[in-house]
Amino acid sequence: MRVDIVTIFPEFFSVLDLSLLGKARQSGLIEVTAHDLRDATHDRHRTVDDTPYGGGAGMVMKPEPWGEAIDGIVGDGASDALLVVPSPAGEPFTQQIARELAAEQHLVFACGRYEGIDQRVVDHYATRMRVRLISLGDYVLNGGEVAVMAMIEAAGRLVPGVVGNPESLVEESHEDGLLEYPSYTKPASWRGLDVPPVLLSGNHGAIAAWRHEQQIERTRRVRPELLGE
Ligand SMILES: Nc1cc(-c2ccc3ccn(Cc4ccc(CN5CCCC5)cc4)c3c2)n[nH]1
Repeated sequence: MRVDIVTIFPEFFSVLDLSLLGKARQSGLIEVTAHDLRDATHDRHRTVDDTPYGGGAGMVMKPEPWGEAIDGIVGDGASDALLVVPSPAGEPFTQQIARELAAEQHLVFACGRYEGIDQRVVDHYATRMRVRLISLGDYVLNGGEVAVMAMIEAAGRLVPGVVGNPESLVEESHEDGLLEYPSYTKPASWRGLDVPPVLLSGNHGAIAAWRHEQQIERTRRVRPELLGE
């Protein structure tokens, strides 16, 4: 999988070299490149923003640098890459979308700042490639970088070979539409709190049943809407 990120804070993504994805990058499974949007400007101040037409607070990101930066990545015709634009107005990011992103060969992330990116950038690239506006959640961040980091981590860990034990990807929250069951490890008793006895029973059928019951109970308590309730 090839991942390109366009941002005015490319150094923000150097942390990816350290984390889980660092191994994936070294092994060539995931190739991540962060591009500085200002490299696609040509004025002395490397300007990427301007005042909004129609008035309003803040600044909007100019379309020209984005056009030059994204064309520099996908060329100037149609592209099979998927352009992902984090936005408060996007579709909510979910594990299902993480799975869809993980199946892509080439992801291009456009990290906006200020009050967002001129709408014509999305409108233009929608004529040449698939474009998805994705929201990390119902709150406003200062830009797209944190959202892109989360999406890269959530999708990257689903790329075959990135996570050592693929088993661990199956039994996690949201994989089966339910929240995860509680986990325990040694010691069997800690500060007067004991591990549920079923987990020490060695009865794998009973353990699986107990875990599923815990998932249902927790989901009903914390996220009833996931049960359609
Ligand atoms: N899930 C999630 C994603 C984001 C996100 C993603 C990209 C950008 C780029 C800039 N911003 C800051 C920002 C500030 C104010 C407004 C609201 N203004 C009202 C009128 C015009 C716009 C929008 C956006 C982002 C925020 N936030 N939350």
